[in-house]
Amino acid sequence: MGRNNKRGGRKHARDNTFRADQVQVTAMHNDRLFAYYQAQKIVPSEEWESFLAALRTPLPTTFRVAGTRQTAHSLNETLRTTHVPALSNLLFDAEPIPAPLQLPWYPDGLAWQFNVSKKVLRKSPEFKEFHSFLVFETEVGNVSRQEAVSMLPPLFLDVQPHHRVLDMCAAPGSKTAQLLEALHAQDTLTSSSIPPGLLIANDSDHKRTHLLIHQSARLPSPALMVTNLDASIYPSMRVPVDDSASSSQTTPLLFDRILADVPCSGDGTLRKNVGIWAGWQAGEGNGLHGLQLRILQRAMKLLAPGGRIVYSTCSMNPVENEAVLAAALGGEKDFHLLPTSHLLPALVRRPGLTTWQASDRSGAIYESYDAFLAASEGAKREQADNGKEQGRDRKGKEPKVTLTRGHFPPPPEEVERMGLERCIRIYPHLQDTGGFFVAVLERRPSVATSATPVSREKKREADHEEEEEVPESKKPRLEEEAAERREEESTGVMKVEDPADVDTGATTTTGPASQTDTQKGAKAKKGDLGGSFKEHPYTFLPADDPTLAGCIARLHLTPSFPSSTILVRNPAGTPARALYLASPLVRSIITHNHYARIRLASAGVKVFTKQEAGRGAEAQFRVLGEALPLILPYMDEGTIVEGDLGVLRVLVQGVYPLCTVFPEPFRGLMEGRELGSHVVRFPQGALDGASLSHDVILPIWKSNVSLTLMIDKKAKSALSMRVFGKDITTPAKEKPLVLIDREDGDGEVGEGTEAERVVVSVDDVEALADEVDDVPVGDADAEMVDL
Ligand SMILES: C[S@@+](CC[C@H](N)C(=O)[O-])C[C@H]1O[C@@H](n2cnc3c(N)ncnc32)[C@H](O)[C@@H]1O
Repeated sequence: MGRNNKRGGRKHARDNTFRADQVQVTAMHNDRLFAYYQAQKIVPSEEWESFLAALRTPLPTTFRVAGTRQTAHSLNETLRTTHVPALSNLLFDAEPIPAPLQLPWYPDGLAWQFNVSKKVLRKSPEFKEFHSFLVFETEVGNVSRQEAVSMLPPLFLDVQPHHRVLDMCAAPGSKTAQLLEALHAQDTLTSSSIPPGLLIANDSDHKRTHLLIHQSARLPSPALMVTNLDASIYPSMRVPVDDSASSSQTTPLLFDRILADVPCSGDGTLRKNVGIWAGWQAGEGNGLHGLQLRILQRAMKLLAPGGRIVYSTCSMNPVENEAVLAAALGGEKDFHLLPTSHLLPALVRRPGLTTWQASDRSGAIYESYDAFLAASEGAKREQADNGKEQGRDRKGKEPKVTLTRGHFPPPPEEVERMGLERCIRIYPHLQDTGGFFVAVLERRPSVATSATPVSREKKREADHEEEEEVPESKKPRLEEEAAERREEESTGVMKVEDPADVDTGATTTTGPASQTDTQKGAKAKKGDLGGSFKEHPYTFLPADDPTLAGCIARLHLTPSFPSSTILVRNPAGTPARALYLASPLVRSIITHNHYARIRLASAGVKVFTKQEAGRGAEAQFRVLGEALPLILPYMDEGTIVEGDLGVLRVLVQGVYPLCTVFPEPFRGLMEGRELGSHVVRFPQGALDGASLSHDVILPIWKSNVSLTLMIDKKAKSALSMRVFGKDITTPAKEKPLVLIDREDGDGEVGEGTEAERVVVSVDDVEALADEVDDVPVGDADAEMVDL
């Protein structure tokens, strides 16, 4: 990916963004769009003008206070008591500026709306402090810039820490972040739990997958896996029956919660993506209907009994919404649409459509499939009468049928049985948001009875195991995968079940999935993978690995530290530069499913990294700041050094402050400590205008002469704003560097390089974000990294 392209992408994205403020109202007009949606009666005729007026108005800025629960609440308090009063009664260009408002429907008042354009927010001095607050807190993952409607699907999914969750179309990852927060809801202020559940975030676009990895690194989770697969043919994975990685009895991995936030035409984002106005045509939604349906049907096969799927789009088109649900639910007795009117009661919504029409490429609108067929026949006859070959185009080919029965509503009794009105439609004029669609599907809990010889449950598991009917375009990749599997089986390196052998979906015995096997399997596959999948293997270290033992001893970690789930990522499978922590369930999945077959792009949180130690000292592994909350529950109290706000001020202000400038007793305490990595606790309190609302624990590095705070520049600035009320850090000479996983400038991993996060410039991340902005996927949060 060339740099020039990135720049081109940025320019394009910027143009679109700023046109939203400047475009003429007359340009926001499209007769086809108006005719189509008026025919659908998506809003009552008396609301049409206010609906249009809202579509033509720029979107307000919205954001969500994220992070763990207690951090979120103290940050929300700062917003309410410090920033909102400071932003009240302000004028811009002599116009009053409304203060930020809490979104009334979002739980605990954690989401906010601010009716100020990005330009004003960035340029006006009154907003400087608030803008810096938002930028820094966003960088460290405490604030998420997200469109209001995009926050809905994760709320309706209702994820609990024990759930196994699949986010099928996840990039760039704003909803993934929300799902991760829900999975970690039991984290405390200073320490992170390792949830029993799991989140697999997937996207079929390789570049967007890497953006997803970068975004989700803001809430480091050992329970997160990122895969790069086509969701409509998402493979079946296996897990041990008794949840232990060493068990040889496996069963298909079924999910308790699945989010299918599918690619769509995106006309619900017209307020933001004004480019959609000119090019809108019903054909785009018609074309996406098939893929959307296949993704939803795959989700239904991967769902556990009693589980829940949320299907969502940022499109208002019934062909992409109710028609997909109707086609998926047709003849399906195990699934039903969940009534949702009692959930988020303050959300203003409209019911799903129970009748709709579809339009062909010419713009003609048909009430039913039969009407469409009749019109097509008429057109063919007319062609024949005019001497053209019947039903063939200029090249003599059969014309493609543009509409299918599935694009139209099913018979009224079916519509009633499905309860399509239970879907949720959000329109821009209802509460000043984008347009959106959400449906919540539930799979009935299984009721296997001894009287049933082959229970429905087993039948579904068998279905789950079947390879999907594969579209032509996907076949080459699957053939490569099949070849990979054959090779694994012939070498005996790692036995992966052949779905054809699994006729009941009952438990299957795979080869002994020992750690050594996994390592051998990974090495055997190196350089032998088809397609563009070039990730390094995931190798779990033995508990007595000397490097791991050294990290454990240095921090005096308790025996309960999960050392069996520490992995490394390089071709040799040795602890070269970084150690990653995965959850036990993630370990089980990696051990029982070849990482290349599931195109596993990321798993595990980097917890220890090698640090060169200057003159005369040996390099050693240090704990990473962002991983500290994960390590803390296993740390011996005596290892933690006590600091105070005076010490914190010196650490935040300086880059390499000398040991001699620190106040006592901290200075004396540190003199007694060896060189290298240490962890300091700063207790809640106030001093000289600075205050800490809760304890903070941070990593530092002791060299021969100085002590350095080991957190990145933006995290340091965010901390400074929170504690000292302003950014007292030493300004960097250049743009700050950030960490991104597993990609160098070319999107390739060099031979022999350590598979870990690498440092790239902010420009690179912005350019990556912009490049993916250009992909037409109906993404409500395409600009989420850009405040
Ligand atoms: C609406 S966007 C998802 C937005 C995302 N859920 C979020 O909240 O940030 C749709 C995504 O689907 C991805 N996609 C398109 N076709 C796909 C497929 N067949 N399988 C999986 N992902 C797909 C696109 O790359 C895009 O990132």
